[in-house]
Amino acid sequence: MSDQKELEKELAAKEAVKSVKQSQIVGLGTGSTAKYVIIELGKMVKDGLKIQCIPTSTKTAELATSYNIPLIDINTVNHIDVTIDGADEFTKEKMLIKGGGGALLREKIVASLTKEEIIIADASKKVDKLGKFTLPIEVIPFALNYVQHQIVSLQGKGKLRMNNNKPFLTDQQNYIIDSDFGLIDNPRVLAEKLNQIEGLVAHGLFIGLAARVIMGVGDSVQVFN
Ligand SMILES: O=C(CO)[C@H](O)[C@H](O)COP(=O)(O)O
Repeated sequence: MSDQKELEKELAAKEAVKSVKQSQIVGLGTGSTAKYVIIELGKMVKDGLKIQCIPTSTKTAELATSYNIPLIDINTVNHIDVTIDGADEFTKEKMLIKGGGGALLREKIVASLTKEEIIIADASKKVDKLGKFTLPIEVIPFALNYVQHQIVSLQGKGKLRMNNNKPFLTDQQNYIIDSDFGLIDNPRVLAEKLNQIEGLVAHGLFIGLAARVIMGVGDSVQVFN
């Protein structure tokens, strides 16, 4: 990973944490960009910020705990004030592909409960059309073959994500099918079609969920509202 990309991620994270206020419930994203948010919030908590956080993965929970960031159970809240998460691709309309790190299901649930979902990214994540990054689709193992056929019937090519010669398992013990639909002309329509498939528990198209995208670019940030 280039130093420039890391700097852009860090700048975006530093800008995003300015939205976190005293006593808020905060969703914590997953991935190498969201990591910078955890580092910043760790410093802010040390300096007296009182927040309660909801992690989107076990990995994020572990990282947050290592920075003494207080965590709470998502089932104890009815809303989340602000969530800061990364993305694999985004457009200027704030449509996203997420799930490269395999946390898409929890990330989508957290985003759905969130009043202000802030996405942070380095400049390489901005695209005119989604779909160069293969779309992660989380599926219950029982439905793997069925969902793979449904992806083909939608003109996609799905590949089961592997880890050490075994299927990659999500935090929910599901599989991921990384799916190539080419450049996606209408993400909303594809999302609706995928939502109809039984056994498919989440796909990485996040549409209408992000309130803002903060992109690090060079030594500054650009915000998409
Ligand atoms: O959706 C995600 C994890 O499920 C991540 O936000 C996405 O993969 C971006 O990760 P990174 O910041 O490491 O590039």
